[in-house]
Amino acid sequence: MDAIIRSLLNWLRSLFFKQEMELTLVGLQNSGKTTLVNVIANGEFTEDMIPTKVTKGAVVMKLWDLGGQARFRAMWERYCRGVNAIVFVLDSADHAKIPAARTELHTLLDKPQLVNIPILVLGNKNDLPGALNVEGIIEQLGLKSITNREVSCYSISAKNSVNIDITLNWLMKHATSK
Ligand SMILES: Nc1nc2c(ncn2[C@@H]2O[C@H](COP(=O)(O)OP(=O)(O)OP(=O)(O)O)[C@@H](O)[C@H]2O)c(=O)[nH]1
Ligand SMILES: [Mg+2]
Repeated sequence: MDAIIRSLLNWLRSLFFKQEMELTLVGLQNSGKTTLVNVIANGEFTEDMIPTKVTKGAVVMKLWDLGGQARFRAMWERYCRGVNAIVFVLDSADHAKIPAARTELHTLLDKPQLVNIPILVLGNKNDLPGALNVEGIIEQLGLKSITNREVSCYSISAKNSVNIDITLNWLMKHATSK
């Protein structure tokens, strides 16, 4: 990666971790949640348990798989409650799993306690051939039908650090204002 882009990203990271905020990062298995957190935290993070809670600076990130561990379903509401934002990670190249992702996303957002919490949908793995673009993701996940909160959608590659800058900017705009 270009040195200027790399230092810009590092600067954004340093700003980001000063924000007082709590995030929930969810998505189906294999969507790229762990890779994304690593690229956001510049590799300085280790996962030790599921669900995972990662703290760096003033930022707390909670991660878990939707569709995976059914026993955690009952915890979602409590886990997500009061967070500044929900980040939904999608493998935008795995077409077979899109319907499941759509169902899990809408089930999550139907929880009354999570109403009004802004959501950022990240179509990850945009480096892979056939990955859906933003319009495709909006369409296939039915994002236009979500009317009870702010919804944003970016196409990213956690692997190649593509659009991590706009992701960090979005997150910082949703930090707790001091
Ligand atoms: N091509 C490509 N592969 C990616 C990208 N992000 C993650 N991956 C790969 O996708 C696989 C799953 O990534 P993880 O970060 O482990 O996904 P996860 O959502 O944490 O998965 P679980 O914890 O198993 O639910 C790994 O092989 C990653 O290397 C990306 O942007 N592009
Ligand atoms: Mg993981």
